[in-house]
Amino acid sequence: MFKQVAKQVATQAGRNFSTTNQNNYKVAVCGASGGIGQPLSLLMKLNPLVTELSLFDIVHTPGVAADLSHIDTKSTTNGFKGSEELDSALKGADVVVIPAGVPRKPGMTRDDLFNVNAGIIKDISTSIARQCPKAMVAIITNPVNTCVPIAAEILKKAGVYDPNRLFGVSTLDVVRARAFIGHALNVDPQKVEIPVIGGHSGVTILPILSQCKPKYTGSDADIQALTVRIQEAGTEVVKAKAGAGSATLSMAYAGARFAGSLLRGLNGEKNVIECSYVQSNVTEATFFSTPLVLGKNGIQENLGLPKLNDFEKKLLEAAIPELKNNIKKGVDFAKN
Ligand SMILES: NC(=O)c1ccc[n+]([C@@H]2O[C@H](COP(=O)([O-])OP(=O)(O)OC[C@H]3O[C@@H](n4cnc5c(N)ncnc54)[C@H](O)[C@@H]3O)[C@@H](O)[C@H]2O)c1
Ligand SMILES: O=C(O)C[C@H](O)C(=O)O
Repeated sequence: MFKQVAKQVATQAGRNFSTTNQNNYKVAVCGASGGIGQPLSLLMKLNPLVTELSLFDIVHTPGVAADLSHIDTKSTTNGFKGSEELDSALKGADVVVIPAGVPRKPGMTRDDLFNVNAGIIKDISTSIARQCPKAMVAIITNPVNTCVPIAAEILKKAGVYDPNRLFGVSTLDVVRARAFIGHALNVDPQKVEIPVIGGHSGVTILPILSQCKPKYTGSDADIQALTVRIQEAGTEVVKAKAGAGSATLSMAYAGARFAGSLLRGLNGEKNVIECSYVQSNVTEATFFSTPLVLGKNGIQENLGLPKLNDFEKKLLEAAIPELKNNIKKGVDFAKN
């Protein structure tokens, strides 16, 4: 499986280069020893655009780094352990991917993770401001809807905030939608295109099935059921893992795809498009995921809301109040 993914990552990385590509980037993974962090770091080690892989965690990174460093790809791999090594891990990074923090157990909401994870995001963002203020920052840590506004406020306080370079990773929602639709329609999921917009929790996850290519042909009841399945897919995994955490392998795949797209944009590739949760004026929510064109400076263009049908307009209405609360919680935390 990894061979296939490596081939895909390599193919993605190899196409449509502009003549000014740099082709050598430092990627830092914060939370690199975790359930997501380890396979994500493996996939980044396989990405040919990466020349320096920096692995940070509060435990185990020397071992994870030693292990990965024996893989015969060009990047160097270094492990950094404990808060006193965070600055060194981040120094000069081009892309920082953050899966640091606690995951859900059955019965918990993503918002229940706030008390622990908000402080982790605050500390990492503070170090980013010092060590790599121009980096593309991709936050996987939940609650994503709240953690991204926290990071924005911390970067603002440090005077280095660039809204085009801060991203909440909602790629797993797109990956899941493609998987479920591909299998339902009996087409290759890799050929399915579907925008999933909004945020990354429950009713804030908005799969826009009316814009699916190929056309999603289910009945109204099928559309309703598929929408709820995509919105609740994280909980499906949490329940199946029965106390052993949440999605890790599919998230590592999704995180590597998103970080790979950031690198492709940085490297001058054209038409790199991903949905991601970013500062936005597309709706009343000040952070919102829509399809984005990624380039050398992060967001090159926000493609805005896709066309919505009446069902999807109702979903959007239900999402906005929840998103606004999630965002306010993050802003208040960072300000106080
Ligand atoms: N955005 C998404 O779609 C998505 C998908 C899955 C999981 N997640 C979230 O990702 C996070 C990580 O999930 P996981 O399954 O990998 O958890 P995990 O417990 O397996 O790993 C988390 C890692 O973070 C490390 N960590 C804790 N505090 C840290 C700190 N201050 N600095 C650096 N590292 C620190 C831990 O030591 C651990 O290695 C959770 O918050 C989870 O909810 C998000
Ligand atoms: O559901 C979770 O808690 C983890 C993640 O957000 C997911 O969607 O799998």
